[in-house]
Amino acid sequence: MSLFLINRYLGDEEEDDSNTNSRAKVLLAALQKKVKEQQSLASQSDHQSKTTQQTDRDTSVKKKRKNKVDNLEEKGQAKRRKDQVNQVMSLPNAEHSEGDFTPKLPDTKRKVKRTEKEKAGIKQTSVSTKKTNLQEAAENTEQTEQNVTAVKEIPCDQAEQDTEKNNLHTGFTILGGFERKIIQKVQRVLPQWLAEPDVIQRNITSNLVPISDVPAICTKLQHKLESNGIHHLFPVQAEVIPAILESVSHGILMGRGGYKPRDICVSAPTGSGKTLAFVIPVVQALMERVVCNVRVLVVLPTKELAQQVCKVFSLYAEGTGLKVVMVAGQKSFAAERASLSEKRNGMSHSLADIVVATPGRLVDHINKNDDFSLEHLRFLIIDEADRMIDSMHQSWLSQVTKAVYAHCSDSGRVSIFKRTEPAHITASSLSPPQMPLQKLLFSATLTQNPEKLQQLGLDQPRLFSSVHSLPNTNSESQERFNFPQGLTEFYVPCTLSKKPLHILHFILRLQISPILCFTNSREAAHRLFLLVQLFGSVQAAEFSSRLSPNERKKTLKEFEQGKIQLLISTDAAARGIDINGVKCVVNYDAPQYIRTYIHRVGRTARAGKAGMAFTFLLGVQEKNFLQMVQDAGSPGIQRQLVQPGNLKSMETRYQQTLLELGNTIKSEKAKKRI
Ligand SMILES: Nc1ncnc2c1ncn2[C@@H]1O[C@H](COP(=O)(O)OP(=O)(O)OP(=O)(O)O)[C@@H](O)[C@H]1O
Repeated sequence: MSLFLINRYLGDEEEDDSNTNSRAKVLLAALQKKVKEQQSLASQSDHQSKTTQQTDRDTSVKKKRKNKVDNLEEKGQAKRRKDQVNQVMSLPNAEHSEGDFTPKLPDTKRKVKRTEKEKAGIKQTSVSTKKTNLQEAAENTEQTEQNVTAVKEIPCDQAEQDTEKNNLHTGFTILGGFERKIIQKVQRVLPQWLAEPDVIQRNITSNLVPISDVPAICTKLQHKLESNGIHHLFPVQAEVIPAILESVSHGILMGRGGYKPRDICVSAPTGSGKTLAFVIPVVQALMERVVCNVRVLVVLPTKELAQQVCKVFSLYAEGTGLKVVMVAGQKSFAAERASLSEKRNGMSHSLADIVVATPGRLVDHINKNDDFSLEHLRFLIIDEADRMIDSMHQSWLSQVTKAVYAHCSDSGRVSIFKRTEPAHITASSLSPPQMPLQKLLFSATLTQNPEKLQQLGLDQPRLFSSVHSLPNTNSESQERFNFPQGLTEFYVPCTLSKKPLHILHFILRLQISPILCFTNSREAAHRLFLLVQLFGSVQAAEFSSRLSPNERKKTLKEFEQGKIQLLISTDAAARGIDINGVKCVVNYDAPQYIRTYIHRVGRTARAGKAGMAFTFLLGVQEKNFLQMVQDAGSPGIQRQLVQPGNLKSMETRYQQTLLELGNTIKSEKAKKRI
């Protein structure tokens, strides 16, 4: 009946246009209703007989409709019908906005549609091909809606059931299925020792521990600490020192209960006092040794860092008889060799208990110095551990391990120092006394990536950390770190050409000094240094691999003494370097990696003091950089705008300096060619 009405409406084309739209709406609504009714009827029919009746009804409807259409075509009304459909399709009302009238459905949608129909057991194909355009549009609307819903809602199980049904119908297995499967996100699950660390308090000043509250430290070292102005231990020291001392409470030859002591990893903010956390217990553990042998090996990434740690060891080993030697390439190989051992009565004797080394020189001594033995090594300390894992391609660790267990296979030797590489504990592995090798790892940005840590071959490790791992983090970029409590972070939006002016403004106008300023390359550091020098009025120096180790040492000393206002450095000074009195760090070039940022800004705000860090950002860098810092757990980075007017008075001199700089660089290049 309703279909008859449709044709009457379509025929009344003489009527004015204003009624056409409303009629079309009514018509569309009626059609949608009809289609819905038909579909719900069809889906409810369980018996074949009902389906047949339905098909018959459909066929008769189809015939009627075809006749009407033919009549209309004869009357030359097809064009007007098309127009009407177009009008309906372009109507901006709610009914139409719900659906997509696109006549060609995407493949997936069409397939799901077919599956739905097959499920309902209705053969509608022939009906749909003979409908009028309007009917098609209406039905498409309805079915597209249903299909979209089906695609959205069809759960994994449902889709699988459908596929199985299809397989039963056809007898074929459909390969490469089109069903949408909900893929579970892979969650990172940390090993327990990483997920549940021993917590170190982050706030230094409010968590100071009196030395007398840590009885594990011997009186001799307590006095030494106090004579060096240290009356309280920082949180990391109060936690880690007793833990290391406990592992040697039965002597250095054996762990507690005869077991190998657990390896220890420490992740605590920059400037939180990690150096003393390993220096004190290690010195105490070796104090009573009788024979001098290399028992402690500290590996660090740079010469300057090795020098610094060597100095602290020497300070606390003084008066104990322990000998500290550095092998970091500061001296010639021969000189280092002579400082490591000597020949007496044709026998080689170690002159070092504690060796502080950089990986390159260390490997040289392992391979080329026959008198250098690590067979008695008890502690392997890896400072800046995450950086050292990155340098693992140098295979320094495997060389160390090989040297430590050099006589494992030497079955003829029965010795209390005989040791085997850590493996599964068995009754036989426990029976001979073993001199253990304990690894101690330290970093402000220790990785939580178990795969990376695995390269270090840790044995039953224990983690001390001021950072709690976040649940549901599954990528390295989402790792969070702790920033020093006294640090205030700023970023300064600026353009490339105005960057040098900004740094001059900081020193000359804002009177901020001393400044430790970082660039991303040694060329950039040199150019900026030349420019500031040519501009005048600022005491500046550069610090990079352009300088010899002795020049670098001298520069650092002068900077610490306050003779240099601006030290322009590459990342050579970014890690571990402890320079007293650095109030401000400037990232002249924004660092690319979060770890670099944390170590750079960590040169200030050390030992619970206050400090500022400024990062110069170009417009294109702002978004990504701020996101990176925020993701890493920064408490907040503030925007610091330098008004162009503040730079104006320096502009003329700056332009002149730029010209001079060009000439200077040219003459430097010419000299190099000669
Ligand atoms: N208990 C303490 N009391 C006072 N000062 C201390 C104490 N412990 C360490 N310091 C001082 O704090 C400063 C930072 O110590 P240290 O260099 O060991 O930090 P760190 O954690 O190794 O830093 P980074 O991660 O940057 O290497 C040093 O100048 C050190 O002398």
